[in-house]
Amino acid sequence: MSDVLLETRNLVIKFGGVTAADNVSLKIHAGRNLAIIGPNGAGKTTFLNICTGWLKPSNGQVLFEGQDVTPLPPRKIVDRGVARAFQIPQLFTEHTALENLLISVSARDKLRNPLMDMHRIPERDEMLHLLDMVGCADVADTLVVELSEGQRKLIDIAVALALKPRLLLMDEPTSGVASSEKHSIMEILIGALKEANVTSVFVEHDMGIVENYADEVAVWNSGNVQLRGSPAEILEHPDVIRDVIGEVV
Ligand SMILES: Nc1ncnc2c1ncn2[C@@H]1O[C@H](COP(=O)(O)OP(=O)(O)OP(=O)(O)O)[C@@H](O)[C@H]1O
Repeated sequence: MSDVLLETRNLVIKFGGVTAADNVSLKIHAGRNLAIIGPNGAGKTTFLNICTGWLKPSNGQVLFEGQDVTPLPPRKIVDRGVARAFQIPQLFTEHTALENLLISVSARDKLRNPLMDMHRIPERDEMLHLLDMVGCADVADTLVVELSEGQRKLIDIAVALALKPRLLLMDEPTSGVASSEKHSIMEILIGALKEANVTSVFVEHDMGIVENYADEVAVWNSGNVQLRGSPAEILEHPDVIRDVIGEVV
């Protein structure tokens, strides 16, 4: 059986004179965490937006587990098993961490009024387990507004995992987090994904994170994949040092 989870074929999208996706064909393999790096404006976020249905390409296809999901709305793509986490966590800040997960699971299970009687929701134990997986069990009943940025990032990941995805696409999972905390957050995050058997793709500007947590790296440039390889190969490549690393140091 093929281990290709998601495949794009010849994706094209233009914004006025800018070609943000220029014939992008890429295979994402199950069980391997893929980092996407590249200079500002290279089209990394555009790629995530197309794969999750937020942008529709003018040409090309997105196949998830062999099925064409290109025309589907984002909600239906989530139902198929593709979740997304954003640079800024998309949480209900006036609700607790646990409530945020319950809201997510209620959307998954199409419950009508998740906040009316949360203690009866059978998935409550599952949600507490997810919070435990991301090291946030102790703040289950804390309002999100009172949490640190790092905790919010982890809860955002737990919210995505509550949707039971097989693939999670993340835009800069550690941005906005203090440098001293970045590695511990990635450590927890990658551990949780492994436990939940979820493959990840993450856009990242921090090469230390890429080196330590990616199994593979794809380098974006001018709307397309310029190079792909192991972190060691890619981070030592002269084009990457010139075009990407030179830009972020
Ligand atoms: N909705 C849009 N409307 C117009 N132009 C857009 C839109 N989205 C992206 N672009 C343009 O497409 C190009 C690629 O943008 P994108 O955000 O995908 O790049 P990126 O590689 O994620 O950049 P960064 O690292 O700065 O986040 C940029 O020139 C951007 O200005």
